[in-house]
Amino acid sequence: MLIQGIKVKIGNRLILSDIQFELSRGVNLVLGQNGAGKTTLLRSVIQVLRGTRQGYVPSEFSSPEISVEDVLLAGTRNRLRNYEPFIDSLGIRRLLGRAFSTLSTGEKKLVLITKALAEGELVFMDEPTSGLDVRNQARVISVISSLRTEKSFLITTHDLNWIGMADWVMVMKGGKIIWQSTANELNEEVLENAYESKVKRINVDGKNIFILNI
Ligand SMILES: Nc1ncnc2c1ncn2[C@@H]1O[C@H](COP(=O)(O)OP(=O)(O)OP(=O)(O)O)[C@@H](O)[C@H]1O
Repeated sequence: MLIQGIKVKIGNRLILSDIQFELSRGVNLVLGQNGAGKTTLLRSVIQVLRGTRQGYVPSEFSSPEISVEDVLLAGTRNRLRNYEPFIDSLGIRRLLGRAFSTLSTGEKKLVLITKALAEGELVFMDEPTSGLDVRNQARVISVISSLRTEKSFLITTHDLNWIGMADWVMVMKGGKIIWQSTANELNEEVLENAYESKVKRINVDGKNIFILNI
């Protein structure tokens, strides 16, 4: 699906411009410095594509005084069984009866990820694994990977580990997409330009892994 023509201006400042990219099946990763425009892009695409079956995990969220089960069902006509496949794979069954506001930050995030995965054909996730422990990061990445032929994911992250499992990557800087292609084609130069930091690529089991070269 071609996304184009998005422009966001706040006051006199152009926050997003020259946006054109293909939102493909699988994992579409959005990388870039703090303030590059990733969240604004995600929110703009959600608006442009309203009317489609969407799931959204924001990077920051409020904590309503309702149960976890009610958070899952909020805004839908779903039954709990619609969420079942993800409740176990993300390990949140033990949380279902709890008040959402009493969960830890990581637990809240897992609940919102469960909701988005079950509800969306297009799934937008803003830094989905930030604040998650290693096992839960692996759980989230593994579930998303298993859904890559069924759904389209648009995911922002600062975690370079995601590159190894992404299908497509776009890199933002100063409100523009400065590079986009398959994850396999991403190289150190692109990331060093994006982050203005030294980055090293290593190959592990045929996958490109990028690490900070400090
Ligand atoms: N309501 C607003 N008023 C003024 N500036 C804004 C507003 N919302 C966003 N911006 C600016 O737009 C730019 C892009 O913000 P955005 O949140 O999209 O960045 P980001 O790439 O998601 O950053 P981060 O990695 O820190 O989450 C930033 O410079 C931010 O300060």
